[in-house]
Parts: sequence; C-alpha cells; structure tokens
Amino acid sequence: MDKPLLELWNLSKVFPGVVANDKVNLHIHAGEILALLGENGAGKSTLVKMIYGVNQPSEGAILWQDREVTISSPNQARAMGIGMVFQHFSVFETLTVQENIELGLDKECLDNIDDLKQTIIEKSQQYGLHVEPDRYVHSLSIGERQRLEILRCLIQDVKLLILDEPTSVLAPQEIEGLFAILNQLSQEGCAILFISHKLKEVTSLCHRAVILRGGKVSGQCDPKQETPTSIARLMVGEDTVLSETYPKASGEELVLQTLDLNLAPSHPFGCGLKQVYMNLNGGEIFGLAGVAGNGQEDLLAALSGEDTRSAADSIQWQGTAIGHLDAGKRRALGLAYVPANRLGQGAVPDMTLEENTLLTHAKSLTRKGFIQFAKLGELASSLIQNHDVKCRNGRSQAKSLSGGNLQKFIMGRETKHHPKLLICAHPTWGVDIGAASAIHRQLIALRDAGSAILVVSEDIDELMMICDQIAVIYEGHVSPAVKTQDMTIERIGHWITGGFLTHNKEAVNA
Ligand SMILES: Nc1ncnc2c1ncn2[C@@H]1O[C@H](COP(=O)(O)OP(=O)(O)OP(=O)(O)O)[C@@H](O)[C@H]1O
Repeated sequence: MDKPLLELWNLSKVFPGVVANDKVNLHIHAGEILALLGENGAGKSTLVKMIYGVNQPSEGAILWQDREVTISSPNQARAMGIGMVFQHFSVFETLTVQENIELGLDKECLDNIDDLKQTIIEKSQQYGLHVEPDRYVHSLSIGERQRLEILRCLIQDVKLLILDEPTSVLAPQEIEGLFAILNQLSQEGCAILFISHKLKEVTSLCHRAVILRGGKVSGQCDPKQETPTSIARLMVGEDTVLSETYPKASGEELVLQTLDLNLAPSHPFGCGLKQVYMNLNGGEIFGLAGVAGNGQEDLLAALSGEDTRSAADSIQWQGTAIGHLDAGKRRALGLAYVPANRLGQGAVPDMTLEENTLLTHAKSLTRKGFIQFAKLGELASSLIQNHDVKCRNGRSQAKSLSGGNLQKFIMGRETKHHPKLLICAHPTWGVDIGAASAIHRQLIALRDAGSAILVVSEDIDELMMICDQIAVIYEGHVSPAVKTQDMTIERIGHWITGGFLTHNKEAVNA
C-alpha cells in the first residue's frame, strides 16, 4: 500500500490543567474517508486543529507526504492542500460570500481563477450547495453559513478535507448531496477526515473509524462492518443508556400562542413569518421541523423577544399580549431559551461559566444589587456536575469548552428553574450519543413537570422520538401541528418542501 498522506506520531496537546490529546498515533491515506469519533471533550477538535495549524502540538510529530512538517498556521495548511470546515464558523459577518471566499484563498490560487464569482456559482451548482456569491454572511442561516465553509474548501485544491460535524444542520437531502460529493472527492484521491456524532452517517460513508477517549486513541473499526449501536458502545462503554422510547403526552394549559404572527424579513434575503398560528401547551413538547433558512431564526427571535417588531397581540402569554415585550421581560414571565448559536448568543465566549450563569439567573443570584458570589459558584458547579460538563471548573471560559459540553451547560442553565416555556433550537447539535439521550430525558422530565417546550430541529428522528406534536416551517409559513403518533416521516418530508401549503385549509379544518 502507498505511504499515508498524513501521519501523526505520539501527538499530544496540553492546555492548562487539561491533557486534550495524549500521544495520538493516526494515519490517513489519499482517497480514504476516516471518521474520528469520541464523546464530547474526547479531543477530536483539538486534534484536527493541530493538523490545520490552529493549535501547535505540545509533543509529537506530524508527517505530511512522508516528511515531517511544522504546520504553523491555517494559511500554511491551506497552501499544503489541507482544508477545514469548522464546527463554529469562521466567516466574516459583514462581508459577502464571495469576499469571504476571496479572503481564504492565497494569491497563487486567486491568480489561477479568471472569474471568482462564476467559479463560486459553478462549484455551488456542481455540489448542490446553493450559496449566492453576493449575499452578506450576516443574512445567511446557520445551514447556509456551513455550506459557504464547505464551498470555500472545495474551491481550493484540497488533498485532505477535514470536516468537524459538517452535517449537523443540513437537511436529509443536503446530507445525501454532500456525501455524494465526499465520495466523489475520495474517488478523485482526496482524503477526508470526518468528525460526526451521527453514527448512521459514519457507517454509510466512512472507510475506517478511529475512536478517541479521554484524549487517547481507544480503538478503531471498519464502520461498514458495524452498526451505529455497536460503534456507540465502543465510544461510551456498555452502561450508558443510548436511546429510549417515550410515551406521548397531551397538555391542556395553553402557555404561549401565536395568532396571525407576521414579520417582515429581518434582512433582504430572509423569508420572515407569514400568518403563523401555533399553540404551545404546558406538559407537551411541540416539534418544529424544517430545512435551515425557512424562517426558523425569525420565529425564534420573535418568540424569545430578541425581535419585538411583531404586533403585540400576535404573541399571547397565557392570554396576555407580549409581542412588544423584550427578552428580559419574557424571561421574567418564565420563558427560557436555548438558541442555535451556542457561542456568542447562548454564552459569551470570553466570560467564565459562572459569569454566563449569572447572565440568565441574575434575579436569584443578587441581593440589593450585589452579586452573591458563593451562591453563584455553587449554582455553576452544580450545573457542571449534574450535566456532566467536562471542564476545569466554573471559572473556565465558555470558549474553552468543547462544543457538546457547552451545549450541555447551556441546556442545564436554561432548564434549572423549571421554566413555564422552554424554547430550544437544535437541543442535541454537536452532542455525543450518550449526552443526547440525557438531554432527551431532561426535556421529557421538564414536560412531565408541566413545562411547555418548543423544539426546533432538523433531526426528524429526534423530533419523532421526543415530541408530542409536530409542525413544519417552510418559507415563513408554519404547517398545522399534527400529533406525533399520526405524523409520518414521509409527510414531514413532503411538508418540508411546502407540500402543506396547498392543503393548509383542509388540514386545519380536519
Ligand atoms: N483553548 C482551550 N483551553 C483550555 N481547554 C481546552 C481548549 N480547547 C479545548 N480544551 C479542552 O480540551 C478537551 C478536548 O476538547 P475538544 O474540543 O478537542 O473535544 P471534542 O472531542 O472535539 O468535543 P465535542 O464533541 O464536544 O466537540 C476538553 O476538555 C476541552 O475543554
């Protein structure tokens, strides 16, 4: 067999107080699709960041095409032919898609492209990525931003493409499209290093899987010979509960209702909201399915109070108009919110976990205007312990946590005081399979304690598992809600592309 394209020899990375990678040996051949698996905090992102030149190893060696190299920056990695799509996007909000791509290309690469705009359009069409070159990034949904990142790598001549959970916000059809591209790239000789918590994807796409545990390689397997469950067992051991079925519930008490909720798009490329009617009942989980970019962000902003442009009486809280109330006033009523964007919106990156706890629990943690630090420390520690958040302690900065661990922390913080309504976007995005089960149980327990819960997710299996009612959002329209036991995956698939619009009246009246 040929020499590997990339080899890691005893590669370690130590952060203050944390050994994130411990003597990792790993190789990948040209054309190979290698999965890198492991629980939240296992060290996957840290490892690939060393390959991409973001982090420098504390010890060990990297061999590229059989020669030892020091990859001192992402620029150097790109020049060598290594591309990476990050879990947290590294795009400039105030620039267009084309400008962002241009910034990521070195001069030599740019000189070889006659017309960048045309190239973007062609690549985008070729790979079904649907990204328009003139759109500003701040107007893109999370799914679209991720597609921009993928496109940016594909425009360069990549020999190794690293993808850190690339499919978490893509719709099923888009995932199929991406996999076709990845298979095509692999056949063309491009190596692919693929981090995912979605084990079904790993068994269908990857040629080999390496499992990390506590920063060390703990095993490897041929995913095509395994099932998602057997791989999960390799990752988390035998005792973790991986999935359950939950009895469906139906709630009586109406907590939040939208009545003809309309909202103009918040940016020129948005779709806004159109005549949205929704009932969120206590003791019930309401799931909203849909492809990213169909108005989910507008809806979440309108319901959480981040956007107060909607008519006051179009959002009712137990019969009182609240459309004009800001997020703080809605929180005071008992609304909690887990946004899609964990770092930046869900938590302030440079603040510690304690400070981030204070942000949404200020009322219970202050007396006469003074912060009760002892109480704050206790609360943050209990969130860390109860939700198995892997970090040093409550004084760790939010940005130092792995993606999944930060999500577990935010979920814990928001559910701590049994909100009357929890609005939750992508609750298990980036979370490992064991932690995802724990979050599902947490949501069900909250429901059973009487809270109303809205879950916005693109993971249809997840919605079918935990929700009591499901509706679909398409271009700012929300379909009628259907009891989960009467809903089918086929129907959701049909509605996701707007299939409910023509039958809307009949469905509502049914
Ligand atoms: N800049 C940093 N400073 C301090 N600790 C860090 C830093 N980056 C990562 N860590 C720690 O290193 C460990 C490994 O984190 P890493 O992000 O590599 O995990 P991961 O396997 O990618 O997890 P996830 O699946 O949640 O994304 C974690 O304990 C994390 O808190």
